[in-house]
Amino acid sequence: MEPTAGQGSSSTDISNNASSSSHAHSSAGSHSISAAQPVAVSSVAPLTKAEMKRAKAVSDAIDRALRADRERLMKERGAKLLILGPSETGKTTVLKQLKLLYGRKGLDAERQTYRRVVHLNAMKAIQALSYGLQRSNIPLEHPENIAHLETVMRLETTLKRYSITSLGFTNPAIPRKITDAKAETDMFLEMVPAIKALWNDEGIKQTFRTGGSLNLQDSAKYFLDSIDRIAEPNYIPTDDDILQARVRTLAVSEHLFNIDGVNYRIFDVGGQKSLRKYWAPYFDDVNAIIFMCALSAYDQPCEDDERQNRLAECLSLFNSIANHKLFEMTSFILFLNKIDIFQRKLESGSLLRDHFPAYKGENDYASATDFIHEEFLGQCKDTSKQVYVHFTHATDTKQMRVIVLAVNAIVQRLNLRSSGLL
Ligand SMILES: Nc1nc2c(ncn2[C@@H]2O[C@H](COP(=O)(O)OP(=O)(O)OP(=O)(O)O)[C@@H](O)[C@H]2O)c(=O)[nH]1
Ligand SMILES: [Mg+2]
Repeated sequence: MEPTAGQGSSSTDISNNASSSSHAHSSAGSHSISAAQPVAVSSVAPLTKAEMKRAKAVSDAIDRALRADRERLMKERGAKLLILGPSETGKTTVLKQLKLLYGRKGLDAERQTYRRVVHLNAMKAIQALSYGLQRSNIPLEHPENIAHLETVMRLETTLKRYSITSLGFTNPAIPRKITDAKAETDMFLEMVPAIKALWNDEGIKQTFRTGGSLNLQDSAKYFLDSIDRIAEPNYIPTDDDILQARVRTLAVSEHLFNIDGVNYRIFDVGGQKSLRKYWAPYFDDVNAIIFMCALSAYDQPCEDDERQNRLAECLSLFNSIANHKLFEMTSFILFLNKIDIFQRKLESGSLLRDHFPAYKGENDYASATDFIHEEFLGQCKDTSKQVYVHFTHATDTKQMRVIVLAVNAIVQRLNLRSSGLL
C-alpha cells in the first residue's frame, strides 16, 4: 500500500517548542460534550418555569458530581496513558527513560539482568552481519577469519534458545528455558575473540555500511564498538547501555509514576502484529495515548511481511487507533521517533521518494519530516481531533526530559478541560 499525501495541512499549528508541534483541524473545544440530539415533538405538555428550574438544578448537581468524580479518580488512580505503536518503534525505550527520570530504583533493580541482554544483542548483531556478508558474497578482508565466521554462524540454534530467555526477562511468568546465567556469560566470553576479529574485518564493515536488508538491530554498532567494555568481568550496564538494549515486549505491563505531582498509570505493550490483540482490554478510560512511529523505518520491510513497508504499516495502525470509537475523547500524542537514524539515512543518500512515491520534495530532513507528519495527521477522520506531535530521539535522555515535561503539561491541561475545570 502506498500512502497518499495528507489533507488539511494548512491548519497545522507549530508550538514554540522546537521539537514539537500541536495540530487540530478546527479550533478549541474539541473535547466538550456534544449538543443533545433533537427530540421528536410529542403531545406532552411543556414544562412550567418552576419545573424547568428544578430540572436544571438536578442536571447541574449531576454535572458537579461527575466532575468531582473524574477529579477524584484522576487523583486516586492517576492519569491512564497507553504507549502504542508497531514493534521496534521505541515504546519500551520511552518507558526506560521515564524510569530513569522518575523511577530510578526500578531501573537499578533491573540493571544486572540487562547484562545478559547486552551480551545477547552483541552476539545477534555479529551473527546478522555474518549472514549478510555471506548472502552478498562480500569477501573477508582477512581470509583466516573464516573460522570465526563459521563459529558465529553455528550459533543460530543457541541464540534462538537465548532469545527465549530474554523473553522471560520481560515477563517473569514465562518460564526460562536456559537455566544458568553463568553458562550464558561463558558462552558470550568464548565468542568475544570471534566478534572482535569479525567486527574489525573490512568485509564485515562493508556489509554493515550496505545495511538495509540485514534485519540488524539499531543498537548493533553501539554494542559491537563497546565489545571490550561489555566483556569485562565486572561489567555493569550503564544507563545508555540499558537504553540501547533491545528486548521484545511480549506482555502488556503497567507502570506507576509521579511526574511533577501528577500520578500516571502507564501501559507498555508488545507492538508485533500477533500481539496487538492483547491491547484492547486496556482501551477503557484512557486519558492519553502516546503513539510511536520510527521515522527511520521508511526504507524497511515489515519483519513478518517482506512486501509491506514498515512506515506505511505504522500509518495504517495509527489510522485504526486514532479513529477507534473508544478513543473519541482521548488525547493523542504522536512521537515521530528515531530522528537521529532518519537524518543519517537521508544524508547517506537513501531517498524517501523511492519508498513513498507520493513524496515530491527534496531529500532533506525538514521537508521529509513535514511530509510524514502530514501523512499521519491526514489519517484522522475526525477533523477536530487534536494530535500533539513530537520529533523524538528516544535514547537521548536530555531530549526526552524536555519532551516528558511537555507531555505532562498537555495531559494535565486536557484533563482539566475534560473535567470542566478549564
Ligand atoms: N538510535 C536510536 N535508537 C532507538 C531510538 N528509540 C529506540 N531505539 C532503539 O530501538 C530498539 C527498539 O526499541 P524498543 O523500545 O525495544 O521498541 P518497542 O517499540 O518497545 O518494540 P516492541 O517491544 O517489540 O513492541 C532499541 O534497541 C532501542 O535502543 C532512537 O530514537 N534512536
Ligand atoms: Mg517494547
